[in-house]
Amino acid sequence: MKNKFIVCNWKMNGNKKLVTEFIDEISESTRSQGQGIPPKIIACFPFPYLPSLSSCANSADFENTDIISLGAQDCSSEERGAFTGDVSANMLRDIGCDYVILGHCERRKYHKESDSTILAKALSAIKNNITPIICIGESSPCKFDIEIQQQITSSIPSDGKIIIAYEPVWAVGAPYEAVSSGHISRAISYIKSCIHPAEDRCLGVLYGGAANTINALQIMASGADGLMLGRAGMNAKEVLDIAQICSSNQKN
Ligand SMILES: O=C(CO)COP(=O)(O)O
Repeated sequence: MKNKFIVCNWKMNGNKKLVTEFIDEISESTRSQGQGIPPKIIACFPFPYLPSLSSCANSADFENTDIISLGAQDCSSEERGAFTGDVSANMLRDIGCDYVILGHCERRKYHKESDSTILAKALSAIKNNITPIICIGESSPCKFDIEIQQQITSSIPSDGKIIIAYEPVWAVGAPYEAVSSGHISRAISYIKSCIHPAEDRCLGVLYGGAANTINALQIMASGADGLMLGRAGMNAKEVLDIAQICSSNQKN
């Protein structure tokens, strides 16, 4: 059975205190948890706070590195050099990052990232042994057929381990009622049929966009292999509740 994932995308939010409290609360609770198949929680803090988790993960009192992993929110496609402000995948690997979110709709919008840029970044991540979490999603529900196919063809590498996050642009930041399980279920099964789910290299197709404790069970029942959380992902209690929902879904 495949691992389920909960990706906490903090975007450009938080501070040192909130990051430390989040890590403490998650590690404390997962340490005292009993049996079950807990999903992997991937904490994607802003760049300056990534070392907080890597230093905890290296310390003796942080025993659950299998449960919580470190992810970044972007990386460069370049290895090194005169690229002011950029961070390379090999730097992320150096501080213990195992995952990187690529092609989030906010990067596509505000940084004008194209599918080919995202593909180049994904190849660099894979080369540096970091699993890219590649975001795809249509700009409006009626554009699914045209835009998703194009994004799959042009931004997803044909080799190497990947996670895909289906994040319809219209659902990101929306009220949770915006999400229809029928739409998610059709989208996830279409994406899985394009990616050849039998291939072990695709670790999962996640869903992101207004997911929270209220709709998590319904979304997981729509065939998602996990959730990518924005607002809900900054609240440790909510993340733990959603983790519980994912593991109960996994048992069924
Ligand atoms: O962008 C998202 C996760 O990457 C989703 O954000 P919200 O969960 O806040 O809608």
